Amino acid sequence: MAGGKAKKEKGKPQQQHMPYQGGISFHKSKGQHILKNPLLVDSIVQKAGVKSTDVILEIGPGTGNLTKKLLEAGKKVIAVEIDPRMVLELQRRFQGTPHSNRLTVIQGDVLKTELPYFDICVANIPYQISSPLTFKLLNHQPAFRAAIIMFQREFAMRLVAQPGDKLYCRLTVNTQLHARVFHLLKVGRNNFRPPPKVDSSVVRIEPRKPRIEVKQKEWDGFLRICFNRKNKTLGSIFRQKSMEMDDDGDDDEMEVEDGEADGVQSEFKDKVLGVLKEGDFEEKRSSKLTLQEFLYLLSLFNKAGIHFS
Ligand SMILES: C[S@@+](CC[C@H](N)C(=O)[O-])C[C@H]1O[C@@H](n2cnc3c(N)ncnc32)[C@H](O)[C@@H]1O
Repeated sequence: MAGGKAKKEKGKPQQQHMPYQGGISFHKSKGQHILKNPLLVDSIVQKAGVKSTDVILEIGPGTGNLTKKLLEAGKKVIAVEIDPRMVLELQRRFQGTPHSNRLTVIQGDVLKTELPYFDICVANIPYQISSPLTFKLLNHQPAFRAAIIMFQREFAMRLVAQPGDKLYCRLTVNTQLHARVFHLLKVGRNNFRPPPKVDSSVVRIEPRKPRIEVKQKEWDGFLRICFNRKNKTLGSIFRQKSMEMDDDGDDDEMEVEDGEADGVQSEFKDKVLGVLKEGDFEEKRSSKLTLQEFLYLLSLFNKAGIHFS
């Protein structure tokens, strides 16, 4: 039975770092570190603020320790699990219980699965999919109320970082463009079986409503340049970028609008620096810029006919 104690298989030597639960060996390649502390599971569900009317999305339910509590708290759980052995274990665990008709298990890679409607997402995920999964959730429509997710501690701290923090980076700004993010809980590695090499944190991601609309490709190109050297001044970064354009006119990240070709390259640098001066950004550094400042600077560039792709 899933959720039971680890047991050795008779006659077979147990492989190192491969504990068993419900007869299942855990695969590190699939990020299989299951939650073994029931108090922690309770605390996550309680902090998630699940309502009895909620449709809950769980990613990577594993053997179902979190799933069980989510079924008790919400109306319905839709769980996406890549490992067919875990899917079977889940079905076995909940079959014949009062919860069974409120659980839907989708077998597959969550990154390749079209997500159904859900009110709230609660998950202890495999850390290797943290970044693509976060962006998949942030782009999901209609927007859900919140996602409460266990991440590797450092990744979590990047998500919640503020301007001036050491971990403030492109991921921070890209995430906070679409959501407000809060740190909920620090989780030590010994709460998992097998314990991962890193500590973890649970964060709460609340999509912004309404969304802040940007041209995504342009926004990405712009932030890439800004965070190229996040501790240098924007003046120095963009002076360098404009020089690259002067050199070969073939910069694929920063462009002037049509009608401004030959002979304009030399003016381009002045134009870029003019924008930085106008907004008082020349001496500022990306590591300390707020989301609103990034949005404002991009709007000034666009107004001056400068685009990023
Ligand atoms: C960290 S374990 C969490 C297990 C369980 N939720 C718990 O807390 O005890 C991650 C789970 O995600 C599953 N998984 C790994 N990659 C996945 C993917 N791309 N899509 C869906 N599930 C995945 C693993 O098989 C594993 O069951």
